[in-house]
Amino acid sequence: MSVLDEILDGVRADLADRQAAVPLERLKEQAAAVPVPKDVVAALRRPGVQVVAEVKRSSPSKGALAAIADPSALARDYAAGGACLISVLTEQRRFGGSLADLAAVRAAVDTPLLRKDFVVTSYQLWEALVHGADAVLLIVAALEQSALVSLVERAESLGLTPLVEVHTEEETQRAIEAGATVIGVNARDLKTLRVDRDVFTKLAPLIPDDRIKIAESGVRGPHDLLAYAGAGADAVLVGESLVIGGHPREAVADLVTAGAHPALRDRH
Ligand SMILES: O=P(O)(O)OC[C@@H](O)[C@@H](O)c1c[nH]c2ccccc12
Repeated sequence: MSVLDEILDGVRADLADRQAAVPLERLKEQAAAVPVPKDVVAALRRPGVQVVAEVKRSSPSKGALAAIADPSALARDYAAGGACLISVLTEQRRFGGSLADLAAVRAAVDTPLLRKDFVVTSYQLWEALVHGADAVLLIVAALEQSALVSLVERAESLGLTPLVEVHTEEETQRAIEAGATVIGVNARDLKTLRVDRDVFTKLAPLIPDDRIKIAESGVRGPHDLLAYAGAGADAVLVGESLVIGGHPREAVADLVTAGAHPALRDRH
């Protein structure tokens, strides 16, 4: 069984517990009281290469990365550093995240938020909405095409921006066909956990220029942002190097400065 399949098994088990505790009807009632999600596409289309900063405690590949006792303090640092979108991992078993982290970050910053999880059913979209997300990750490798299409449509109908993640040519085609406006190319293969930054270089030309292209994973600093930018990235998504470095605000600001280079403006 691939790592992705193992993660999905755990996600489905945890999801069943939450669905038993909080019926969908309850979530829908709660959703009526939350503000309309922010315009994530507009945030990603600002001039320069944008930085998506991730609240990430651990990962299946590296184990524990950082304790992050206060995710809202980290998110405030990301916002102060200039992140255009903050990704909050909510998967519990392998990434150490939770919906409580998402809600805490929502209460702390005005920056748009991405719920980073393994979404397999629309129940999780309602959860994302209720806990303050503006965008949701949809991983093509985890979904049948019909499920992907209906989750993209459902997310958009709730005002959430789907970030559709791919790792192969075939998945890229599926994301485009599903109508995704925001496509993330993950350099990490979720089946083997290996990182290969050239995957972005290979797949980016297949994505039409009217879509937003995000390079995900493996950004160690401004040098990697510039390499991804050269290959056509509109934004980069960064976790590990921000949480392990000890200076998240400065680390984000350094990336934002690199992405604001005059040669990289007006690329969208
Ligand atoms: O920590 P990194 O190498 O900067 O990567 C961040 C992000 O791309 C990674 O956490 C990620 C990309 N896609 C995912 C899907 C699920 C969980 C996590 C991820």
